[in-house]
Amino acid sequence: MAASSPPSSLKDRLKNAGSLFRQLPGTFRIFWESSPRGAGVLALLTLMAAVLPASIAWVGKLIVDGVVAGQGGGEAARHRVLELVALELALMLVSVTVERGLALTRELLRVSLGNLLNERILQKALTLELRHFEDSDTYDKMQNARREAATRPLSLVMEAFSIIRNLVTLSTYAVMLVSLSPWSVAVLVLASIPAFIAEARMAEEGFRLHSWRAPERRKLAYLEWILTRDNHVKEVKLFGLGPMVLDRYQSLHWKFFSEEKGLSIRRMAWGLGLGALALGAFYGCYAFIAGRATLGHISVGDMVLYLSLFRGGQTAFQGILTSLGSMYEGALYMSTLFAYLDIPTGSETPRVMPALSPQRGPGNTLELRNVSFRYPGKEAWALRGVSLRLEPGEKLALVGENGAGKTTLVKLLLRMYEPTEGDIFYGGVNVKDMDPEDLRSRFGAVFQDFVRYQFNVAENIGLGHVQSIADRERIRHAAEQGGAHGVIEDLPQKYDTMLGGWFDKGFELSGGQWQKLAVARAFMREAEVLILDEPTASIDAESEHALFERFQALAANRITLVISHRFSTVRMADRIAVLHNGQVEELGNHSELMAREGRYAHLFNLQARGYQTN
Ligand SMILES: Nc1ncnc2c1ncn2[C@@H]1O[C@H](COP(=O)(O)OP(=O)(O)OP(=O)(O)O)[C@@H](O)[C@H]1O
Repeated sequence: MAASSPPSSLKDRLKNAGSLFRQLPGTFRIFWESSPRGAGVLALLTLMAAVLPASIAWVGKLIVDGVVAGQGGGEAARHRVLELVALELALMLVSVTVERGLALTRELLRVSLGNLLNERILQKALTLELRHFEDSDTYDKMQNARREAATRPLSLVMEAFSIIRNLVTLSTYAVMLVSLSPWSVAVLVLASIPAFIAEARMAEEGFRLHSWRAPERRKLAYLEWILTRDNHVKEVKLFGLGPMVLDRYQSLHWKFFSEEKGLSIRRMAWGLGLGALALGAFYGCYAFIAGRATLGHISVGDMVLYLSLFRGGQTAFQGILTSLGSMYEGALYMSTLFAYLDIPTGSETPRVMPALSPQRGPGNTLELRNVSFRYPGKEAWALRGVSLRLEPGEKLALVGENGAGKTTLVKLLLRMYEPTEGDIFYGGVNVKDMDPEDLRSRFGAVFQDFVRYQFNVAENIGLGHVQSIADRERIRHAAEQGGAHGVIEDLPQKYDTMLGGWFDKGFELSGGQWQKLAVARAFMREAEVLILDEPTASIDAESEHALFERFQALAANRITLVISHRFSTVRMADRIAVLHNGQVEELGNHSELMAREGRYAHLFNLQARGYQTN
């Protein structure tokens, strides 16, 4: 939720109120879709709950009038009063049942609405592109939408129902009150206006406090995360970060507390003042009505009725005000949710229909033509004028210092981002004319930050080709190709060993062992292009050598793109591209580049010298 500046003018306030009502149709549509029957039951019960109080009050009046009129009047009068008492009991029973029914319906709807929304949020997440995840604003929208999906939308709907209920109740009261004392209706309304304004102001202030705080709340959650995550604990202990992080956490907490305290105190003061006003109004009318009853202008039953209506009216009015405040927050949440669900996607859709699809199998070339790229909202170019052509079966190594643009190039190849300028061709087809799923199905990749799935070994590998996740033969074959089979054979339940520490009985692997599984995963599919973004970073030297020998043999007819900082690996490639500041500075095989005595030769010699002196 973006922090907004405080609405200064009445116009701004009205605009804000307008945005509240704009969220209602969409919210009610989703609510209806989540459970049409539940919504119908809720509407019916709400209506019943709305008219019951007036009926009960009316019967109460009849009882009192019956008692007063019937005093000393014999059996018949007693019977009539007893019948009325029985009627009130019946109405009370209905009322209690309706209230219970409402609570139950609310609970069931909470679950169905929460499930539906979470599903929509996740479905939307599937259509989002990497750029959305790497954009903090969009990411915030998603996290905010997720966080309160189970509570906010329902509370918005419930508050709307509660307002309708209180309005109906109030109208029934008003009809009865008007016949008793028309001006008391005016008093009731007038005495509530200041409360209405104050409540709206407080709700708005409360919300602004929350929305301003969104970034700080995130910071708070992050600090909490540092202190409680397994993969942080080593550094936290080593650097003794605990007290410092805790200190920041506490100071943020205190800041929140003091702001909230201010708001709560103001709310209390207003509440006290307005409560006194409401009480004054009530007793003013009480005095007047009691006077009239004493003078015999109205019956005692009328007086009782009047008092319960006036008091009930005040409560209903208060209920409406409170509901409006909560609705305001709910509506603001919904506006975030709708903004998230409306994030435009589909920039990956192929430009032509039907999408073009180069022939399957090895034999396609991969070409970048004058590709430049900068990240959304960034000034600097991450890649500038890159032209590269990889022939079928070619092994290309990408080298360059940190931030040179190597990983960015991979992201473009996989169509996680579109080039800002230039084009990428696969098998002679511009990748913009291909279905992204078709394109990606031709790539196998091991990323620098590959995922350690908290699943069993077989699944960890099988995920590389989800259609074959149960195909043990294929999984075993991929494990052998990726050099993971040996590791797996030593595990307690071999391919069925549960991995990771998140769930019961998970077996923790070493970094290198995890990486071998990631490599095996890449071998699950018959990839035409293999991308290895620093695949050997945590693999030991012997395994690395074996892995690359296997690559030479297994990936003979596939294009392979290796990103590595290890020149012992890099030199095995057919060609090496040296990236510098997003540009290809040198291109050639190992001996050509060594002969050039440029950046590659310099970096190679630097590393080689390091090994020799060691
Ligand atoms: N998501 C992003 N948003 C904005 N800028 C980014 C993003 N990812 C990378 N960059 C910037 O793009 C440039 C290239 O980054 P890239 O990750 O491609 O480098 P790299 O060569 O893979 O580096 P390394 O060897 O450290 O992995 C860097 O200047 C980096 O700051």
